[in-house]
Amino acid sequence: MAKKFLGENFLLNSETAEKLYHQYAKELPIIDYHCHLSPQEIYENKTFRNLTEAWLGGDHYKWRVMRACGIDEELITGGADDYDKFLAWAKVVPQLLGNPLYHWTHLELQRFFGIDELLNEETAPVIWEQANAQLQSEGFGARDLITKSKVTVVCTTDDPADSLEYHLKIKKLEGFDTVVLPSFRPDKFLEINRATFKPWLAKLEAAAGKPIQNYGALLDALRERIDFFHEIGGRVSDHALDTLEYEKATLEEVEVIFAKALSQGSVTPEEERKYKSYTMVFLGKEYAARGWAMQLHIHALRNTNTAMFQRLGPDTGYDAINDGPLAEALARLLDAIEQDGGLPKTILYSLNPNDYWALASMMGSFQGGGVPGKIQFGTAWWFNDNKDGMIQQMHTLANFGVLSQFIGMLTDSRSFLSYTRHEYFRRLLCDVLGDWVERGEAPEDYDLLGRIVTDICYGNAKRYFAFPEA
Ligand SMILES: O=C(O)[C@@H](O)[C@H](O)[C@H](O)C(=O)CO
Repeated sequence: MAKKFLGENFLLNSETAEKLYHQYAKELPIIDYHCHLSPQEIYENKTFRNLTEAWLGGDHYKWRVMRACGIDEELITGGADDYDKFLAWAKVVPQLLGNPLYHWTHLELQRFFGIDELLNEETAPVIWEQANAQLQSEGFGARDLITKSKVTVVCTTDDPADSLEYHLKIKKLEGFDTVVLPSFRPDKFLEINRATFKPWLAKLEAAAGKPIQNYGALLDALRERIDFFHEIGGRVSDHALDTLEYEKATLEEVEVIFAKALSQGSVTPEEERKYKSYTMVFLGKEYAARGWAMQLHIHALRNTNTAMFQRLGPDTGYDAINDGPLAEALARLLDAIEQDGGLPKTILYSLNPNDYWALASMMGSFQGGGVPGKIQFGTAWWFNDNKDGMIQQMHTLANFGVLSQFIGMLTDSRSFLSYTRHEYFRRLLCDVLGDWVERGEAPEDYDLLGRIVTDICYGNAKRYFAFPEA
């Protein structure tokens, strides 16, 4: 007899796994320490006009598979009617068996809308009406969806020059208990050879209220913005290191490189490496001084399709996995920060699973400072955010490090309906532990196992980040 699809024991393949999930993981609150939700939409408690806006509005995961199923771009990111876009998605979903979107789509229908039917071309009209009626009703705004999902902390992703206007406004809201905090993402100030560098420097000047005409002034401005983020409760930074290179540099060299970038608009590859390396060491030291965690998202290969990048811009489903070198440059970067004042709490993610063993072994070289799990091997990210990828990441972490110190899952999403990814992760975690018990590879000790589950799903992240309470 086949197991019920998406039943209460979905992904749980032993009695131990079922017990761990239902008795320890299921009801825990969520700390979503990395996502791309809009603070403005949270503040405004945005309501979604329909499932198309809520589901397909910005989710490039869905856009990719729609393209792979031959759906015309007009029905994906184009100007087609909302219902036609939804119907196109409904036609695609039955084709997605094996893709996490098939599970996530039906989990979201179940958990947020109480809809158990499978989504397909035939059920689309009824599901469209039932879900939209709820989206238009009381209790389905952005903040309501966060509250319903028991999310206690949301960390958005923000530029140093951002005013954090909406984070400040959210803090004053009555009756909304979730803490919404900014994450400091200074990528645009590292990418010295990109067209965005100077325009964003101008934005930073405006935010800092002072001119930035030399490298020292840039560092002062970044330090002031880190303090601003900290005052508002920020405790996390985030860096996209699409390639990893490290080149030792002196302050004097980097000052000259920065001046050259301002006067000539570009620098040599070696100069870029020196600028980035020195600036990353500076930032790491500032993060460590404030007890922040530094996230390094490594080896994305972005905007691979030039024509579509020019048409739609970044984060539209045209990225891939990079297979560049990692270990030596990462070790030198982490070592340089450690030697220059101490490495902050650091979370290492790679988009390339081939990097997993190198990352997981690297972790062990920089643990310490009396901080449990100081260096983290980040949860399966982006293309790896699926059943096999999550299990592979947990197995690797267990084999190389200390799984019980893992700070667990995040959504990394732009959709307010994505919190079921935490449930998905929790079920897989409990199944991994349950499998070990069933095989006699772990003791059937529910005090021990239950503590590990609650720590990974919530307690470790709470302790690790020590976010300010609401
Ligand atoms: O943080 C990133 O750079 C990536 O996560 C990127 O934002 C990507 O679009 C994403 O959200 C993957 O889930």
